[in-house]
Amino acid sequence: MTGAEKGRFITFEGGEGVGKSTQLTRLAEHLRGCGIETVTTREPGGTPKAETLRQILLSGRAAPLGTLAEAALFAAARIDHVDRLIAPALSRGAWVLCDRFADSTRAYQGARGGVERQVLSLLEKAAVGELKPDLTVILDLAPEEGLARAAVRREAAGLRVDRFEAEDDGFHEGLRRAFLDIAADEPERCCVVNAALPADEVARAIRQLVDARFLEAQAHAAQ
Ligand SMILES: Nc1ncnc2c1ncn2[C@@H]1O[C@H](COP(=O)(O)OP(=O)(O)OP(=O)(O)O)[C@@H](O)[C@H]1O
Ligand SMILES: Cc1cn([C@H]2C[C@H](O)[C@@H](COP(=O)(O)O)O2)c(=O)[nH]c1=O
Repeated sequence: MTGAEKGRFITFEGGEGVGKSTQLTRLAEHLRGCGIETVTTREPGGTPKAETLRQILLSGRAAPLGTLAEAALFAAARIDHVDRLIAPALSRGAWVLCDRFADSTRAYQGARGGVERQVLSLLEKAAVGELKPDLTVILDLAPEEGLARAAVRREAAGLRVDRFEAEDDGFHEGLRRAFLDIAADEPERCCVVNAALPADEVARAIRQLVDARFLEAQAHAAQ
C-alpha cells in the first residue's frame, strides 16, 4: 500500500463508552504504518474555540437553554472544527479520523433531544456544507455495558459524570436505536461493528473494512 493519494474522512459513532477513541487510535496507528498522514480529532472539540464550547456543553451549563440551543452550540463548534482543521487536512490529502460528528447531533439532539429534523438539517448544512464522511463506523454495544466501561475510565481519571452520561436508561437505549437507524438509512456510508468483542477483534474488523474499501481499491487503481 502506498501513501494517501486522496484524503479520506472517517467518523466513529455510537453511545457512551462503546470504544470510539480506543478504535480511532488503533486505526490511526494502522494508517500511519501504511505511510498515510493521519489526523485524529474529536467532537465537540478539535480546535481551541470548539474545545471551549465542549466544556460548556459537557458540564451541563448550556442545558438550561434547552436542546435546540445545545444543538446550535454543537453546530457552532463544528463550524470552527470543519473550517480550521478538517477541511484543510483533507485538502492537503491527509486522512481525518473523527471521534463523533454530525450523526451524534442527529441521535442525541434529534432522536433523543426532540429537535426537529428540518432544523437539524439546516444547522448541519450550515456547519458542514457538502462535507460528508467517506465512512462512518458505528460501534454497537448494549448501553449498560458502554456506561459501565465509561464509568471505569472516568473514575480512574477522577472525572465527574457529564451532561449526557447522566441521562436515564431510556435515553441511552434510544440512542443505540437511533445510531442503528442512521446506519440503516445510509448503508453505503455506515458500517455497524459489534463493539462487545475484545478490543483487538474490533480493531481487526475495522482495519479489514477500511483496507477493503479504500486501500485495496487505491492499490488496484495505481496498477
Ligand atoms: N472492546 C472493548 N472491550 C472492553 N473494554 C473496552 C473495549 N474497548 C474499549 N474499552 C475500554 O472502555 C473504556 C471506554 O473506551 P473509549 O474511551 O474508547 O470509549 P468511547 O466510546 O470513546 O467513550 P465516550 O463515549 O465516553 O467518549 C476505556 O476504559 C477502554 O479501555
Ligand atoms: C458531537 C456531539 C456530541 N454529543 C455528546 C455525546 C457525548 O455525551 C458528548 C461527547 O463526549 P465524548 O466523551 O467525547 O463522547 O457529547 C452530542 O450530544 N451531540 C453532538 O453533536
